[in-house]
Amino acid sequence: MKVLEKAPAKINLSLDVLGKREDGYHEVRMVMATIDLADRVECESLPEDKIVIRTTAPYVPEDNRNFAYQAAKIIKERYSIRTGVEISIDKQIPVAAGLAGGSSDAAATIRALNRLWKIGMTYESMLDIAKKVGSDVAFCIKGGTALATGRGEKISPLPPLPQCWIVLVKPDVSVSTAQIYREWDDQPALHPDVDAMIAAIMHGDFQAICHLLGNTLEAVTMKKVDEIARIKAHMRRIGAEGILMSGSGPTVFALTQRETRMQRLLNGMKGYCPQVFAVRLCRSAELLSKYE
Ligand SMILES: C[C@](O)(CO)[C@H](O)COP(=O)(O)OP(=O)(O)OC[C@H]1O[C@@H](n2ccc(N)nc2=O)[C@H](O)[C@@H]1O
Ligand SMILES: Nc1ncnc2c1ncn2[C@@H]1O[C@H](COP(=O)(O)OP(=O)(O)OP(=O)(O)O)[C@@H](O)[C@H]1O
Repeated sequence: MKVLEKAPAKINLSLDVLGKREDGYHEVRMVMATIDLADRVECESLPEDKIVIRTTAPYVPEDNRNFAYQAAKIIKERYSIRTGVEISIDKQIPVAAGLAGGSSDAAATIRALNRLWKIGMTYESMLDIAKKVGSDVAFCIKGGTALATGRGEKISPLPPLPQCWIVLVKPDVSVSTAQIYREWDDQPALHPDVDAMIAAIMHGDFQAICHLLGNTLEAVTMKKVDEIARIKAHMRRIGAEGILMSGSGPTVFALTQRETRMQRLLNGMKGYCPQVFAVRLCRSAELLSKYE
């Protein structure tokens, strides 16, 4: 038997870090949204008791370092599953890009194995497994728009954003999330107004959402990756309502509600950077409707 799940990427509309915790992680407050740029995760039963990972991307590990493997292992142990699974990941989300590709694959694996092995997990049980794999995995279980707090694993849903286009530009470099958080500790930080962003989302005020976009990690990554400032400036020249780096970067996104502007951004940025995408938002119910 085979089960297929979509694993969509996220962007951070507002990302604040409140400080470093005793466990080494950072306390965050961030508003996240799921976008329609997605990997596809297929789980197929194996009679033997093993977990096999296959991916289409050259630099993604196919062993126990893969977040999908880690999620499957926890589920097998917790629910005493004695058969195996082959997990095939069709990667469309750029890797190490600030878009939570690996985290979303892990979340999709949790949803898929719940169906494949007919476990009947609650949303809370899924969250409990998710946070053992990584901080962003919990948000990716349901997706949509949400406030994430703690180290990112405490999720409070928010209303959907007004529909818009998201143009993503991924510079040809990768950054380490751990290193960006470490360097954040050593430099003065700007703090975006997360509460004002939440209010703008509550009011469905697209212009205010664009105006309030902010990410305290952006300045840290910009110091290491010169291209981010160049991409932002170029996008600003072409025209976008709001522009920001996602997560720990280096992907930059621009929001616009106008299709002509989206086309202009897409065409203008394509000659500038190898990886450019224009996508829509993705609603949470599309991911977890089977459990609600
Ligand atoms: C930057 C974001 O992508 C924003 O959504 C997330 O905060 C990162 O989430 P993630 O990639 O799932 O992070 P994890 O895999 O849990 O942690 C990777 C590393 O990032 C650092 N880390 C992560 C999350 C957090 N709240 N504080 C941290 O300091 C830790 O050094 C950790 O070892
Ligand atoms: N299924 C997976 N897909 C992609 N990378 C994975 C996967 N499993 C493990 N990894 C490892 O995780 C690292 C980070 O990949 P990922 O694409 O999730 O980063 P990211 O988009 O920056 O994540 P985040 O926004 O959550 O910080 C990769 O370099 C890779 O070694």
